Amino acid sequence: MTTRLAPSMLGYRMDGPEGAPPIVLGPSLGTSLAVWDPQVPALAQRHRVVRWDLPGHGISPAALLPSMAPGAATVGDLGRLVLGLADALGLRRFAYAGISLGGAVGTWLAVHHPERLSSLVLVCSSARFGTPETWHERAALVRAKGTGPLVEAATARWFTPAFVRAPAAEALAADLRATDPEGYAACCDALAVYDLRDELARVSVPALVVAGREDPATPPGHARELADGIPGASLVEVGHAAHLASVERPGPVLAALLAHLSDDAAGHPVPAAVTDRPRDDGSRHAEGMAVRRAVLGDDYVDRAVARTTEFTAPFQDFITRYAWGEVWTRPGLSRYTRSCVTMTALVAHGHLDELALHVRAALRNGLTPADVQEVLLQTAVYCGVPAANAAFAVAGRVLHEAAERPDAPPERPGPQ
Ligand SMILES: O=C(O)CC1=CCC(=O)O1
Repeated sequence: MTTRLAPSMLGYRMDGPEGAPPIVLGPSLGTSLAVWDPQVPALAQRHRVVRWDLPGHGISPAALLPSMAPGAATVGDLGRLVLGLADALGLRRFAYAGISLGGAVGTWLAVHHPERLSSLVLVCSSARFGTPETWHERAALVRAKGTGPLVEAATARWFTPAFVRAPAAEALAADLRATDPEGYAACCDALAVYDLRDELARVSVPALVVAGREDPATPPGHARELADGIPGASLVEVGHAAHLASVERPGPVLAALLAHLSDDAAGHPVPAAVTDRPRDDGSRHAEGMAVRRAVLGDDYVDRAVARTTEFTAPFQDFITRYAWGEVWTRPGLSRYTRSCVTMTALVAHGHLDELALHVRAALRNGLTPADVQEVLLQTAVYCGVPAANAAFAVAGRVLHEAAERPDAPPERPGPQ
């Protein structure tokens, strides 16, 4: 649930098991914490995930900043709001990942409060975003006319032309339209005076920098400047992606993020609370059902449950408790990776109905159609060309349907 702890605090949402290592996720200008939706299901398997909304964005009111006067806000103000939220949630030290302005907040935290961060991920961010004049002009425009006039140009910076009309892109455009102009303008003011280029060497936590290769707002050169300036930082460039690379290409960004977090966690074992919880059949079934719903969708699971007969009930219980409650819930692999493995196994055994179901599930788990294509190409090598040929036909149909009707349930409920 998205909520606020007090009138003076940022809106936030928390997912994942209590006691798991915390990660705080920061959004970009003009978006809400929903910008992280594609990555959260996988991250929340082994992290306590806290996402926050910028002032005036999502559910955070604009007036959280110390001053709303034009030109007054700074990225430091935003960083202090994040620390206030972390304190209130009892997070003393946390991993931090931020997109664009959210990344600038992370860089500021790493420079000024290194004791609070365990690692840092900067997605399509920069040590300095353009010139102060352009931000002051944008702030003045928004204060005068609201965010409506920005939407077309913003979405053209956020997404490549191939993605700009996708449902996820339209949803973020709606978030921008709904953003409070005063909050948006204050964030522009903060960006105008933000410049940490000379401070990057002070970042001491393990850092990963991710760039969208076609990002016109913070082109890959900005990412290289961050990665060159931060000692030991890694750099990942994602193709076919603009400024919101984590939305357009959720899979590669998630994979880079998980690899960085697991490197960081080496030597910091996941608490027993997350891996080896003693559980009875009832809690396995309940947790399994929650994951089954998240992966296969409520509509599909509702229909499967409604079709259960006395004859099929023991099998339904078995798969919910065992396949979903025992295995899909394990933190050792992300749901993204589990989807790759599952589709491969289904192709190998020619289970094409189940494959259709799991292609749609794969989209929910953060794979893009391009990722599904790669998995099926790989199966052509290891499962055989005829098996992959049949799989391409099924997956092509499902991906076409998903593009036309993103919320439609899979056609044919099978046993899962
Ligand atoms: O709106 C833009 O131009 C892109 C951007 C800069 C900072 C941010 O968060 O988004």
